[in-house]
Amino acid sequence: MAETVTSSGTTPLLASLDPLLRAWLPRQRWFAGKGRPVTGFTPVAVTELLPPGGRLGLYHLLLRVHQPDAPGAPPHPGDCYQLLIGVREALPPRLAPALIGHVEEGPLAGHTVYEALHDPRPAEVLLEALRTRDRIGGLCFERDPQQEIRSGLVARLMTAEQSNSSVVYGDTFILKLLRRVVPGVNPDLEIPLALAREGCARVPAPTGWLTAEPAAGEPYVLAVLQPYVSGASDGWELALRELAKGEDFAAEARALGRATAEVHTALARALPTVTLGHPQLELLVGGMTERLAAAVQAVPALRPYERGLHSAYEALAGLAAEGRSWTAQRVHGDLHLGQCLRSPSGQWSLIDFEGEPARPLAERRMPQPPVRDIAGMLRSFDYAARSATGPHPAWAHACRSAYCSGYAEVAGRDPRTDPVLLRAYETDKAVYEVVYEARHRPDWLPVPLSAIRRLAASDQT
Ligand SMILES: Nc1ncnc2c1ncn2[C@@H]1O[C@H](COP(=O)(O)OP(=O)(O)O)[C@@H](O)[C@H]1O
Ligand SMILES: O=P(O)(O)O[C@H]1O[C@H](CO)[C@@H](O[C@H]2O[C@H](CO)[C@@H](O)[C@H](O)[C@H]2O)[C@H](O)[C@H]1O
Repeated sequence: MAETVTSSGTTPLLASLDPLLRAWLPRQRWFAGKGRPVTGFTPVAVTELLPPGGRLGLYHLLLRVHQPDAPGAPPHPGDCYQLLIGVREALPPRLAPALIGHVEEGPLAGHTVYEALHDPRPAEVLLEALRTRDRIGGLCFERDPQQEIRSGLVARLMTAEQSNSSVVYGDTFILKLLRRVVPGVNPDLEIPLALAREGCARVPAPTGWLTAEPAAGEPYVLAVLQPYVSGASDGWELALRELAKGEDFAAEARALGRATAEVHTALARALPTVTLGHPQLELLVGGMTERLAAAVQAVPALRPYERGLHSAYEALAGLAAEGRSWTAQRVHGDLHLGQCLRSPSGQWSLIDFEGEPARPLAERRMPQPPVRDIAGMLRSFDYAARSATGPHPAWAHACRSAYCSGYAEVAGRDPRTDPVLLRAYETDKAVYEVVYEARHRPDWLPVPLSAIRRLAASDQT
């Protein structure tokens, strides 16, 4: 395989793709800079995986995308995105949805470029490189030496709405390509690797991974290959299905509580834990308070509840001032029903340890009270109960209670014995959800807003 790698300046290739990418990128589900025009690109790395002379060319691009700063936001150099660009003389009709455009000039003049992950052959090039632990330019394809990858598995792109892009290989593996990437250790690889070392079977163990090593600075984690849980349903689909049938979900909620506790217990053994005393709790409360203030600015519908919500954080600050402390450890960071997979045999696995993608990597990797994940799941039962066939408060209550009981059976402590911490985290999550829904799915805004009303009304002051 030939290669061309650059770390700065532009290239003739990129100059010719520039106008096409400016139009195509903002339309992608995973593009985080929507609402602001794309004004240009700087290549971080451009790697030729297949030369364009043959029937199919393939480029791997890491591009810094320039956009005007959001109003009031500090100056930002632009996010870095991972793209896989296919090059053909003409696109077969089956690949029409993947079209990026026709190149007018430069080294690819007269060719058609497209999103290569839609095409099995380029996706299979990635799997083959992982299998053989290839090095191409600055790209390092790695495989766990203990695990085999069979050659010849057929690739298909997942069509689910995602923050990243995933390709399934013959129902055996799933490769998640991270789209917006930052240098440094990525929890989506770090945590599953740590859990695999602990022998925790609740998280699929990484089989392979792709990193980029730029000429200077820390490597980027670009993709993770895992065993595919064939025939699995996610917890969100299952919960909605049971709700539609008028069925109870408490037994599954309890099993999910047990699975969460198993993962937390293994993580506490695998990675460092810390004690959160007064200064750390003050910082934690400060962060929650800032997020609430920013959310009220962004979504004025929150304003009537600000005072009541704030009391949840004041109560936590009060306990900190009295000398209460909590243990913090690595957690999932964005746990909800959609991140839980149930295999056909009824085993639950947790996936997607990336954390909340909008938050900085250093923050996502910080030890936190495990209640953070528990609060995420409790919010998720509430979401399911409100977004299906109408509000089902008794269903949500039964699930929330069963989840906490299941957690306590494994972890030896019931999260409900920490009501102040739990309320603060549930409030923080509901505030996050209000902003998320206002940005991405405004029709869903009433769902977290109903929780906001409940959480604000439980003001004890
Ligand atoms: N190991 C797996 N086995 C089966 N399906 C999986 C596996 N990992 C992820 N998925 C499916 O892929 C989807 C996206 O994965 P996820 O890690 O949540 O990506 P994203 O961060 O882009 O949302 C999940 O909702 C799930 O349906
Ligand atoms: O893209 P991610 O899965 O990492 O998470 C983001 O999107 C989620 C929605 O897809 C969002 O979750 C919220 O909606 C879910 C139902 O669709 C619900 O189960 C969750 O409890 C609720 O938070 C998540 O917050 C966001 O980070």
